[in-house]
Amino acid sequence: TRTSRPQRILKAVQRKATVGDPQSVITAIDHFCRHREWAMNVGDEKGSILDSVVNEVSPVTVLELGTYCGYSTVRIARLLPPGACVITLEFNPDYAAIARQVIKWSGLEDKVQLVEGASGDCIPWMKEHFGVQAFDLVFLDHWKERYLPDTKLLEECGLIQKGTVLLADNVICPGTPDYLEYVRNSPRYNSHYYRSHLEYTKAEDGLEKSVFLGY
Ligand SMILES: O=C(NCCCCc1cc2ccncc2s1)c1cc(-c2ccc(F)cc2)cc(O)c1O
Ligand SMILES: [Mg+2]
Repeated sequence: TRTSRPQRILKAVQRKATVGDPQSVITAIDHFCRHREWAMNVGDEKGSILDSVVNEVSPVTVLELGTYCGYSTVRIARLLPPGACVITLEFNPDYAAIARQVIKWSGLEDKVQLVEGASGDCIPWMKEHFGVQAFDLVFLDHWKERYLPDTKLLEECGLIQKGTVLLADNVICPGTPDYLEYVRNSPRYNSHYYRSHLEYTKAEDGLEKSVFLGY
C-alpha cells in the first residue's frame, strides 16, 4: 500500500536533514509541507512564536500534548538546557513510531520522553511514573475538544502550579471555543492571544498563552 504522510515526512527528513542538526530537521519538514504536502505541524510562523515562549519561560519540564511527527517536539527540545526535558504524549502508534525516528535524527532523544497513550489516561499517572512535580510549560496540540478537560485534569492532579504557562495551538482553526472561554474568563489565568496563520496557509489561526496565577 501507499506510504502514509508521516512516512513521507520522515523520508524528507532522512533525505534533506543532517543527523544531529535539529534546525535542518525543522527546515526539511517545513519545506516538504509547504511545497509538497500540507501536514498539521505547528509550522514555521507559529513555530517562531512557540520558540519565543519557550525562551521566555526557560522551562525545566515541558508537557506536549500531541506529538504527531515530532516537529514541535524538536522545536521545543532544541531550546532546552541540559537537564531539562519534554514529555510528549501521542495517541496514534503510527505517528509515535515516525516521531521517535524524527526526534532521533535530530539528536535530541536525551531531552525527550515520548509516551504513547491518551491524555486522559496518562495525565493522572504523570507524578508517579515520571516524578514530575509540576510542569513549567504545557503545549496543547492534540484533540481540540480535549484542551479544556485536560487542563482541568492537570489542575486537579496538581501538575499546574503558580507560574505554569499553557500554550495552545489552533485556538481559531480548527478552534477550541470552550477552552478559550475558560482561560480568558477565569480569574486564575492571565491570557494573551498571538495572532498568526494556520500552518503553511493564509487562513487565520493563533496561539493562546495562559499563565496560571495560583489559587
Ligand atoms: O487535529 C489536529 N491535531 C490533533 C491531532 C490529534 C492527535 C492526538 C494526539 C493525542 C495525544 C494524547 N491524547 C489524545 C490525542 S489525539 C490539528 C488539525 C489541524 C487542521 C486544521 C485545518 C484543517 F482543515 C485540518 C486540520 C491543524 C492542527 O495544527 C492540528 O493540530
Ligand atoms: Mg496544531
